[in-house]
Amino acid sequence: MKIVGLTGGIGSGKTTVAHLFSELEVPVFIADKVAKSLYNQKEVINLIKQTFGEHLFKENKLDRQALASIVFNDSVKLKQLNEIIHPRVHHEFESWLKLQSSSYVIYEAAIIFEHNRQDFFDKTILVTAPKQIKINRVMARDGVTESQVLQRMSKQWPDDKKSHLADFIITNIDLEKTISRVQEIDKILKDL
Ligand SMILES: CC(C)(COP(=O)(O)OP(=O)(O)OC[C@H]1O[C@@H](n2cnc3c(N)ncnc32)[C@H](O)[C@@H]1O)[C@@H](O)C(=O)NCCC(=O)NCCS
Ligand SMILES: Nc1ncnc2c1ncn2[C@@H]1O[C@H](COP(=O)(O)OP(=O)(O)OP(=O)(O)O)[C@@H](O)[C@H]1O
Repeated sequence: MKIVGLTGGIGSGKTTVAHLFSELEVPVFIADKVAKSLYNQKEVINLIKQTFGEHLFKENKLDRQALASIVFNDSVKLKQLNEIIHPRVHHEFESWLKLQSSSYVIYEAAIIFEHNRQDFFDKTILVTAPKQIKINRVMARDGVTESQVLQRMSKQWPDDKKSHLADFIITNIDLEKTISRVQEIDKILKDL
């Protein structure tokens, strides 16, 4: 079974694209979503409390905004959080993968090239969109300010640094064109 990495910067539309693949019956693993579920595990809660402070949890529920404002303002803290979360996400992926039986699966994550993880995948897909479109999408979706989006973007590589590393690029502006491109890539991947 082939493992295809699907990535893109904040607001590029990678989750939207991941859903288009799942509509084509491709199993999709969304790393962001799995990362979120880890914050319910006792061991992770304790590690986050020890590393970033007890105040981040109210009745064992994570204040995501508070954690975001710590880690996206401080690269060392972001690295600490990544070190807690990423190996556990990977472990969940390995368990999930064993249950799949399709010709290929999609692993969707914001950070693949930044952490030099491309060799883990048989193929990679990069979703791109112009910077201002990405900013506007995230501001509209999450009700955050432009500077909050820019801060998160600064922790990710710009598209031009990632594009030459990807096997496929999806320029996600017009949704109809994105749908056609997903169908085209799916056909290629199924024939590999
Ligand atoms: C800090 C947290 C709690 C903030 O939660 P919030 O709901 O605001 O954001 P969410 O998880 O939905 O992420 C939204 C986007 O932020 C960006 N982002 C998230 N984590 C990271 C990271 N570690 N590095 C760079 N960008 C990131 C991505 O573009 C992502 O798609 C959360 O982002 C988190 O747990 N991050 C660490 C885990 C992680 O790396 N997840 C991403 C893939 S495993
Ligand atoms: N082609 C498109 N046309 C219009 N809106 C779009 C398009 N693609 C995505 N969007 C919208 O833009 C927002 C961001 O898309 P999505 O959540 O898929 O991006 P993402 O790359 O997964 O973002 P994040 O890194 O923040 O998780 C969503 O509200 C989505 O509905």
